[in-house]
Amino acid sequence: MEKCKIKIINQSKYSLPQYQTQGSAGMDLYADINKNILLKPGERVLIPTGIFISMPIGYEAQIRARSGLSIKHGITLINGIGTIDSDYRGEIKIIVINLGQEDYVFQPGERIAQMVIKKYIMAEWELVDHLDQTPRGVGGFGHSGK
Ligand SMILES: O=c1ccn([C@H]2C[C@H](O)[C@@H](COP(=O)(O)OP(=O)(O)OP(=O)(O)O)O2)c(=O)[nH]1
Ligand SMILES: [Mg+2]
Repeated sequence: MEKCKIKIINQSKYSLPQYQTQGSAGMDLYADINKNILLKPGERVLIPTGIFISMPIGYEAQIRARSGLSIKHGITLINGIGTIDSDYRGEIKIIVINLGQEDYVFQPGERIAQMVIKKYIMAEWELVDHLDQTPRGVGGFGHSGK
């Protein structure tokens, strides 16, 4: 794909977002903070990453939690998966919540989340009165059993 552009304002203390292994889908994002941030259980905070990006039209970036932080400390993203639009030019920030039972301290430069670049399709609507029939019909929310 065409290269994505990136601008970094984090005093170059941290490197470009990195894929940690050849096969990693996500690249880790760093907390661009100059002092520790303490998050008590149940609290949420917006953490800056120091990066601004520009992707070709048709691509989005998804911000996802890191499983290690989630299982060990209950740290996750309150918005589920963060959506970074291709036309967004602001700083990427991470909305984290502490769902654990203990305080968690974010340190400067810590890897707080990961970012996956994805293609998306822009849908067009066709307004109709009736939708086609399917075997599932209106069944959902577990109607097929456990
Ligand atoms: O975890 C996130 C989610 C979003 N954003 C930025 C990039 C995204 O393009 C913009 C808007 O996000 P979203 O559409 O999810 O939020 P909104 O509440 O709908 O805001 P807006 O009205 O600006 O679209 O905020 C982040 O930096 N981190
Ligand atoms: Mg929006």
